[in-house]
Amino acid sequence: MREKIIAPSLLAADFANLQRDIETVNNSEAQWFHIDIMDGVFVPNISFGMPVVNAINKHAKKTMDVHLMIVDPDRYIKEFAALGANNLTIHYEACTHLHRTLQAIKAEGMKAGVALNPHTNVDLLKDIIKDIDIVLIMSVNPGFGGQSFIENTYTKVRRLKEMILNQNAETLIEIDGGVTNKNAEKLIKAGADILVAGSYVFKAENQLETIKDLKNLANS
Ligand SMILES: O=C(CO)[C@H](O)[C@H](O)COP(=O)(O)O
Repeated sequence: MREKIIAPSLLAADFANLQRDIETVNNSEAQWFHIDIMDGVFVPNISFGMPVVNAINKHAKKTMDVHLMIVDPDRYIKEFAALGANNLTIHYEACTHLHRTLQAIKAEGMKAGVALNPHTNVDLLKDIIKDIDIVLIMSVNPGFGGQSFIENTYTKVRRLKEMILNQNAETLIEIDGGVTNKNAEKLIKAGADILVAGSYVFKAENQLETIKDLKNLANS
């Protein structure tokens, strides 16, 4: 079985000590850094922009998994590639020509991800699933860390996994929002491959142990 991935979300890091928190992830058993970009338009919050991603790139020694919660993401594909993004995930709800956007991301050498808001039906991806490297299912409403996990997520993950298997696609399923040790195993059983965890990791007293335990749960 493919190893399940833990992706700590830097949104919950201490920005005054960002390098320290990046080193924690470097030294942990997590495989990816999850990096949330919010524009205050697609979501009602602004996180951080290019200079911060550039700074992260200087210290991060693992895959940079960038999640764009912005309108018209095509404008910034080349820029995020130049800033070191390995995966670039855009929102289904923010794209008029999803297929074209995915091609543009891949043309820059990045894995192409599509994120779905909690209200967006996974079946909408049926005709394009083979072109998607990662589907990110939002298990909270995008925009803020520290929210409660939406229980309907399990049903969405199961339906998406079924679609992927039916079409022999290679697509990975990523879950973002409210992930903790309470829901990790059930999410993996439903079909998840990647767990993003922000508050659960960075608000923990022992971050290295918390990441290790989450990874063990995901791979048990
Ligand atoms: O995309 C996000 C918010 O839009 C965050 O990555 C997500 O909420 C993770 O944070 P937490 O684990 O604290 O819920």
